[in-house]
Amino acid sequence: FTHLFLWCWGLSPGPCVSKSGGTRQSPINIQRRDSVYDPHLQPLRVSYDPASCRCIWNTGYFFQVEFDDSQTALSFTGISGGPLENHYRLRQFHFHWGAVDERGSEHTVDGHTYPAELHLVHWNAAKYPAYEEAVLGEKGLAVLAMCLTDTRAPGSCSQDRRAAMGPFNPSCLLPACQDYWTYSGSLTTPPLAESVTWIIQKQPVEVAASQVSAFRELLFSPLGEEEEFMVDNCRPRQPLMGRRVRSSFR
Ligand SMILES: CCCCNCc1ccc(S(N)(=O)=O)cc1
Ligand SMILES: [Zn+2]
Repeated sequence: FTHLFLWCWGLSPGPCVSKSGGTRQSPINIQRRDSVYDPHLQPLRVSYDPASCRCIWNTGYFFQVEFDDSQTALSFTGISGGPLENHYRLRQFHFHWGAVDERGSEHTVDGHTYPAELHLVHWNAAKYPAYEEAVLGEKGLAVLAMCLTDTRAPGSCSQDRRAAMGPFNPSCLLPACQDYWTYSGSLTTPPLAESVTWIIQKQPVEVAASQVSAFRELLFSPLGEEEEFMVDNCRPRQPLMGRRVRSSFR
């Protein structure tokens, strides 16, 4: 996890700082004045089935809540519309956060950082047979991202600890406002695959300070090893490389 720890500071010698030859890496800074309104962008259609929520686990990079994304999942659990040509199925969501409120989000807006950022990860089930293929394939993933802000208002969990989750509808995490930016990018952790259509909500989500503080009690380290608190699991911003960021709003 030392490598991981260095990764967070973009210092690791590995591929984590910039995927060699990467031309569409994430995250990026969204400069509002440079984003282009695209009237052809559809509204996002988001629908999640709380019964498909399965478990929460500490992956060593962050903790993630996983959903049943198998064919048998009767309901439409995922997103379509927006910039997407297909329906993408929800696989998991997770967060990135800082050691202090001044940093933590991966994307920034006009250079402004937030204490944390939520990523809802969906995969293109119309084009790929399974998530693992979609992660590495063209138009494989769609990540719906939103920044957590105004952290006004909750046991240590070490790497790989897992717990069952009851029904949970991630829609409750979504802001009321539908406006978003979208651009073509990558995963922000290894394998840094350039397979992601990013959809970033314009309106940040307000959470209690106690919630982001609770994140900071999680651990990067496996049970029984020296405790390293899981903080600053946010990748440095990457060069835009000429990419255009489109907005769904004027
Ligand atoms: C095949 C195993 C892939 C596991 N991990 C994928 C992954 C990594 C980062 C993000 S993020 N932070 O760009 O949303 C999403 C999904
Ligand atoms: Zn993420």
